[in-house]
Amino acid sequence: MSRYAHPAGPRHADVLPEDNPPRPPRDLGELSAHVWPATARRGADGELVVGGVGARALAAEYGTPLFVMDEQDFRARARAYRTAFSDAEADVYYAGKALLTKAVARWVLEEGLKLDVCSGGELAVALAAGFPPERIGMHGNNKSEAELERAVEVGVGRIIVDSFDEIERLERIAARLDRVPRVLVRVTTGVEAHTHEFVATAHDDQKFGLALSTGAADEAVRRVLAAPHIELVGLHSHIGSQIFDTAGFDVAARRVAEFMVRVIAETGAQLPELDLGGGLGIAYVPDDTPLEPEAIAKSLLGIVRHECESHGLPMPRIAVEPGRALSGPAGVTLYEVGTVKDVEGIRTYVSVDGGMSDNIRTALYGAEYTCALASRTGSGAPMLSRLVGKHCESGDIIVHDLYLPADIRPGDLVAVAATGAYCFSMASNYNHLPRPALVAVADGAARTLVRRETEEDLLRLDIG
Ligand SMILES: Cc1ncc(COP(=O)(O)O)c(C=O)c1O
Ligand SMILES: N[C@@H](CCCC[NH3+])C(=O)O
Repeated sequence: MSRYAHPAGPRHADVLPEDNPPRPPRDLGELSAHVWPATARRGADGELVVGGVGARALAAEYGTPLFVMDEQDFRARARAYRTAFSDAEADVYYAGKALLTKAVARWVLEEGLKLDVCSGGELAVALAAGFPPERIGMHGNNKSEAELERAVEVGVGRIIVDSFDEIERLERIAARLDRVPRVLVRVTTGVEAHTHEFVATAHDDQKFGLALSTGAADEAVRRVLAAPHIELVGLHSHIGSQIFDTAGFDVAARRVAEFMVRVIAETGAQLPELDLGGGLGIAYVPDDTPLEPEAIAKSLLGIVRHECESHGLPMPRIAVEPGRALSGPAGVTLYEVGTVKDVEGIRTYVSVDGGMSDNIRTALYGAEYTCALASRTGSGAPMLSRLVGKHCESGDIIVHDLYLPADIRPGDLVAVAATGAYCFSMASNYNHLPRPALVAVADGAARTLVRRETEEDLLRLDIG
């Protein structure tokens, strides 16, 4: 299961098949519907086709590794979230950290969502795409003077403040610019989310937010209320990422709603907005069972409604911030196989032309992925394999344990599913590998969203 079953981080390469044997699949060519993008299918000759475009044509035209986004799938997921929260005064902010390009920002806008950015760079992409600043929320635990200044100048809809230093900095900037930005205070609810420790964000001992338990959240609210150039409009809570059960979300929603009720009672402040963050898990492997947007909407809205009704308060405007849940399942990465090395009695190492520079998640979190032969279906018995990259690092593993057809060979294309979130956005140039292109596919056509980097691009930055 991809629920970060290995909390100590990356699994070690000494886990032999007999220690941890995965189940051989029934059919190596099968594309499990909830792991692959909605339009993925096998073409007549067995090739993987996404958005009506075949893997071989994509590789021939754009090269590999290649990030491929199924536009229809992304848009459908965005609409599903919009619809699930549509019977309440609610906003869905797409978390751009998962994947943000100008085209993606426009899809988000066209589907009626708002946008969460967490750096000056993400804000710049959104603005370049023509995303209306008032529909943007700005996050970050260490927003710089320049980032805050830009956010205030362009008039982002809300800034989520994350520290006392930031409150002081923002007040100073807003006073200088003679503006009054709207802010939410990010509250740490003390919830221990059931996910990898690197992506849990609501326990007290970490860098995000202001803790309820220590009184820091109360103090932050007092300071914002006392600052003449900042308008407090609400509270924010985010418990972590890749979460599958509603329990953690429910507890956090209850705690932050109770806090909201208390703040209103004690200070008389109006808190018209309550943002419950993102973090909804997706299926990386067939056994994963993600929550449906309706289930999460029903549960969260029910909790806040109950809390408000029992204190005679109006329902605040609710916001959620899914990132991975929209872009993750819509993306696949195409690679070309370069070498196939059988380590006798252990497993076969299949090396591809990318690796940890385009997908760091396996090394960083012990994440699991589903991979399939993409240029054809292959034949022969399922062969226990490990999909690895080309970096100078033995932890450069993309999929730890998988079965590939025994006749896999150099020149074949393989596809890794559910790579639309936190792969392109976390890509690096390790070993001076240029980062792959990102293309969108829809209705039988592909178009470049971000072009492939070249060695010249890398050399242009090296001006020593
Ligand atoms: C504040 C905030 N909102 C939203 C998200 C998006 O999370 P996810 O992509 O897991 O939905 C994150 C990342 O964890 C976050 O830190
Ligand atoms: N980048 C992480 C999650 C962090 C989300 C942002 N706070 C992942 O790939 O799972």
